[in-house]
Amino acid sequence: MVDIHLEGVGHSYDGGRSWALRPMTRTWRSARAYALLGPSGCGKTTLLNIMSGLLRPTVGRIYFGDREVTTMPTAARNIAQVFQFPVLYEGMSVYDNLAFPLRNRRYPKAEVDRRVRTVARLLGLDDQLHRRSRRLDAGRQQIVSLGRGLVRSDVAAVLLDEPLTVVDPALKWTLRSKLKEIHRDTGHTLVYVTHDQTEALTFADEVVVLKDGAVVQSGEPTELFLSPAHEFVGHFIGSPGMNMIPAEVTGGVVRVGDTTVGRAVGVDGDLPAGPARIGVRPEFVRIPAAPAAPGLPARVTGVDRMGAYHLVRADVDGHPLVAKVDTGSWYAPGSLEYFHFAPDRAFLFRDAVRCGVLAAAGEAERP
Ligand SMILES: Nc1ncnc2c1ncn2[C@@H]1O[C@H](COP(=O)(O)OP(=O)(O)OP(=O)(O)O)[C@@H](O)[C@H]1O
Repeated sequence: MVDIHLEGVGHSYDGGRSWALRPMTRTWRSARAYALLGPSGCGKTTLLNIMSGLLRPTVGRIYFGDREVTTMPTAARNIAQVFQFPVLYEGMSVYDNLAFPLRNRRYPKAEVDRRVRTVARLLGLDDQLHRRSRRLDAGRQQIVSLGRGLVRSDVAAVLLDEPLTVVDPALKWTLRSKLKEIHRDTGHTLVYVTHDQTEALTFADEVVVLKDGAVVQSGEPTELFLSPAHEFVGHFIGSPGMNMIPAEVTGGVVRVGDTTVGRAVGVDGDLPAGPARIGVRPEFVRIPAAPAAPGLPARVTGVDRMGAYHLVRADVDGHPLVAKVDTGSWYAPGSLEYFHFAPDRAFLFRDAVRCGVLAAAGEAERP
């Protein structure tokens, strides 16, 4: 297994008029499980196809370890691929399909048998091994395709493009954890394309979030949740997404309308005066019963009872604010409540990029 390094890699499908993938430099570390997450059209498949060799990038170079592979075809890159839809020899048994990549590489017979049975057991295919693949439903066929992608231990990387799309939703949960188990067992470098945040967050060591052909943030799932570096990450990850409230920074003090909500601590020191947006996840918005400090006044517009929690919806000068609260709480639509943000969990954004943190206001700065 080797690191995969992209040096200034970008792609344009229209002769350079626009970038489907903006030039990027990035290393995908050996034995790590990555999820490439983003909405439809953001460039996920383009990036994956460049790594696999199905697509030659318009600019840049690709290295597998020290070896430059930019112009090498897929077959020369020693990778395994799993696509959205099953790619199988339908006339072969499940066993032979799983064994195919190993026999092709001349693995010893006993090793072929051991690996096929291990992967089959992990994917719940043990009792299907002697069935013809064409007799399986589409979901099971896709699981066999997944098995074929994971069966070899000596690949440079396994690249998966939305592999669970045709699989039954109930089975997806099981497969995601199986995939994690297989990853732990084999230590493959995995790059897993998905537009589904749950899929990405439950499976990956590191999630790479792509928007309009560029990476806006990459990190461990908890980091993306707790510390979004871009407004898009705040919206795209989390349910519901992060609240965004327009504010004004003056002399280091942050105000929403006439209310002082805290101090601005800039990423690079003091934050210059001017407009900013406060981003805070509903999980970090509190509505104290008897607030010690005044808080941000907002009118409750509705309460969604979600079973395990309630979502309190409110309005701040025409902007929505949502708080995720315990089921025991009770708020009446139309009432005025005072909202607080958990310390260090509310961030300031300018041009969609995080520029600071909202810190608690000192006593002297409160109105
Ligand atoms: N063969 C092609 N020719 C021209 N434009 C293309 C081609 N393939 C993709 N594109 C464009 O490049 C951009 C990125 O597409 P890509 O398929 O990589 O995105 P994606 O994130 O994988 O989307 P999806 O989840 O819908 O597959 C899109 O604007 C798409 O329309």
